[in-house]
Order: sequence, then C-alpha cells, then structure tokens
Amino acid sequence: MSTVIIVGGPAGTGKTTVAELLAKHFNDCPFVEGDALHPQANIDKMSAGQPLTDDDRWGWLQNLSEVAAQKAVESPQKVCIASCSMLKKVYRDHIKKSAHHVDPLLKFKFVFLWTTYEELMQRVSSRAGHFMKLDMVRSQYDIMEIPKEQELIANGGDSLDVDTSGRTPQEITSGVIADIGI
Ligand SMILES: Nc1ncnc2c1ncn2[C@@H]1O[C@H](COP(=O)(O)OP(=O)(O)O)[C@@H](O)[C@H]1O
Ligand SMILES: O=C(O)[C@H](O)[C@@H](O)[C@H](O)[C@H](O)COP(=O)(O)O
Repeated sequence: MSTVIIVGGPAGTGKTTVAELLAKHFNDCPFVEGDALHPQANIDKMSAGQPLTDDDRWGWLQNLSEVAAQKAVESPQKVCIASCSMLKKVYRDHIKKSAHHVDPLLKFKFVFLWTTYEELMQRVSSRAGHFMKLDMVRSQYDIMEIPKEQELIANGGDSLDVDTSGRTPQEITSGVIADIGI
C-alpha cells in the first residue's frame, strides 16, 4: 500500500526542513515541494502581498495531491513526502479526495507543524528570497486549524499535531517517525 506524508503548517514553521529529513529516513523517497506547484497567478498574488482565497487553493491542492500520489505509487519505497501549508481541515479533506482516482487504497498522513507566533516570525525572517511576506504570516496564523480530536492518529484519524517550539528539526522528525504508524 502506498502512502503520502504531507508536512504542513504556516510559513516558516519548518515544513521543508522536516520534510527533507523524513524523505532521507524513507531511503531518499520522492519529495514534492508544494510551493513549486502553484500556478503563476497564485505566485503573483502572494508576491503582491495578497493572501490566497479558497478558490485560488482548490486546483493547487488537487494538483499537489495527484502529483504526490503518483510519485508514491511509482516509487520503490511506496512513500512520497510533500510539503504544503494545508492550514484548514477542508484542505486536508480535499487533498485526500483528490487522489482517489490515482490509487483508491493510497493513504495520506498529515503532519501539522506549529509554534508560537513570535517564534514563527523569527523563523520566517531567517528565510531568504521567498514570495511570502511577513504580514501574510499573520493571516495564516489566524486561519490555521491545528488537527484535533477525530483527525488525530491517536483517535483513529490520519494527522499528527506537532508543537515544534524549542525542538530541533531532528528531534521533531524522530518524534514524527515514532508516532506516524507506517
Ligand atoms: N525546529 C526548528 N527550530 C528552529 N528553527 C527552525 C526549525 N525548523 C526550521 N527552522 C528554520 O526556520 C526557517 C524556515 O524553515 P523552513 O523549513 O524553510 O520552513 P517552511 O518550509 O515551513 O517555510 C529556516 O531558516 C529553518 O532553518
Ligand atoms: O511556507 C510558506 O511560505 C507557506 O506555507 C507557503 O507555502 C504558502 O503559504 C502557500 O504556498 C500558500 O498557500 P496558503 O495561503 O494556503 O498557505
């Protein structure tokens, strides 16, 4: 059975860093950077400092889901890691539905990284050359829905909520590997 692990959370929370460590752990399995799949119109909008609307997101999330699922199915490891903010539960549900036609048995696991607003600001400031502007991170922080209750793996769901405050990327990744159940 194939699995896609999506590492999510607001800008600067450590998605790319942790996703790359996870891909190494799974014998250099494929890694899909969600930001690389945005249509130009979305990039232009974010570069102009405007947050995306849900209508801007659906097609991007669908494409991300299909690309990551296809790579998981084709890879020898049967795993693909992807990074994507996936800030709301409806986005995670949309991602799950979107790959059904690629492989109905494929499983998604969602790893949602978060930290305090102050810590997030520090991390975003240390990223160079990204289209995401500092003031847009506030809007992400305001709308984000950290997985809880039935969404959590501990309660039979498919998500982990990971407080990354004061933890190194290596510590976070080891915790994810221990808890993700694949
Ligand atoms: N757990 C962590 N603690 C402190 N800094 C981190 C942590 N994870 C990532 N960073 C740093 O924060 C910045 C943003 O990380 P990145 O992985 O690019 O985030 P994202 O992909 O979510 O935007 C980078 O400078 C990275 O080195
Ligand atoms: O790491 C980041 O800078 C963000 O997560 C970035 O990837 C951006 O947020 C999304 O690509 C846009 O989508 P959303 O507006 O849905 O977060």
